[in-house]
Amino acid sequence: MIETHDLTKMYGELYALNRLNLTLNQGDVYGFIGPNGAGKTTTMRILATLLNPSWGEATVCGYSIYTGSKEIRRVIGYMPDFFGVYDDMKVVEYLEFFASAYRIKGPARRKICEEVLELVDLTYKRDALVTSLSRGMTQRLGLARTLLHDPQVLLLDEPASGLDPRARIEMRGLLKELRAMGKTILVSSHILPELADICNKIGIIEQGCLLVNGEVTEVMKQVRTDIVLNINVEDRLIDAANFLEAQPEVETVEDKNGVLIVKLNEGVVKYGFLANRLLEQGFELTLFKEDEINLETAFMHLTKGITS
Ligand SMILES: Nc1ncnc2c1ncn2[C@@H]1O[C@H](COP(=O)(O)OP(=O)(O)OP(=O)(O)O)[C@@H](O)[C@H]1O
Repeated sequence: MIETHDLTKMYGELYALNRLNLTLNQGDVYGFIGPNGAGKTTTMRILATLLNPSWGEATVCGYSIYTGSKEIRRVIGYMPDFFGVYDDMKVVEYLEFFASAYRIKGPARRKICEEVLELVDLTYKRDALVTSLSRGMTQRLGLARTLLHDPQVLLLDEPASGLDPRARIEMRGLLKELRAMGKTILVSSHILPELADICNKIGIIEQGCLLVNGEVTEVMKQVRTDIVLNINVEDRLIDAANFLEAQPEVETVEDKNGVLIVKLNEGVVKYGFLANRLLEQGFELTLFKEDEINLETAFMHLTKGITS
């Protein structure tokens, strides 16, 4: 669906993108992760045929970015990191305006606009002015706009940026829905844990170079030094701590304000079995989750936090 070979973009002496090789197959949800200035937007803009590379090749659905820009634009939905909305336009009018740009006419246009509004959960705002929407709603409207012509491939540039935690969760839910619809999605973010559970592939880019690329589980193994879990149980916290400490896969257990911080041995990458063992022992789990800060720290370490 998307293939790039040695894709490179230079601005003067600066490599905004340096020999990027990516492959996305049909139905892949690829998390494109990197700090500010890493080259994510540059990649998306090249794939959307809005920017020419300095050299290298890229194809989308088999069409070359050099010779097939018309065809590519028909099969992709591109959501830029920043996009404008028009003043004095209602939500539904905004979508109808873009639907007509895609030459969708008559009752079909009305129908598709209502359908995408429903999908992004904005039906109740259909008659509101676009300028009155919150940041989260505006992002969802932007996503709705990219879906009007039912594209097979979505290029989503930081769809969750600037959103509050609740809106981020809603955006993730929406991406999961699109994944279930079989869309092939390239989605960027500068936060690794945010995308880890909705993508099947991940690439980490910095200063135009792809540092890590592959299946999520493989990438997670590479970026993670060790796994730390946050566990809590109803009553019997000390018993649970003792039980966990006795498990061969566990390195340390620490009680931090009533939450057990459980560090696993190096090389242990799966941990669901610990929850099963606790349940088997009759413990009632109230919290069982991986420490995301740990993952974030590992990511920062990997990318060194450099921005170009
Ligand atoms: N038109 C331009 N002229 C010169 N340099 C540019 C231009 N566009 C981008 N760059 C540079 O190319 C590099 C990659 O930028 P890009 O916007 O692709 O990064 P990004 O990963 O999308 O970052 P962000 O998360 O901040 O959007 C940066 O160093 C940026 O300053």
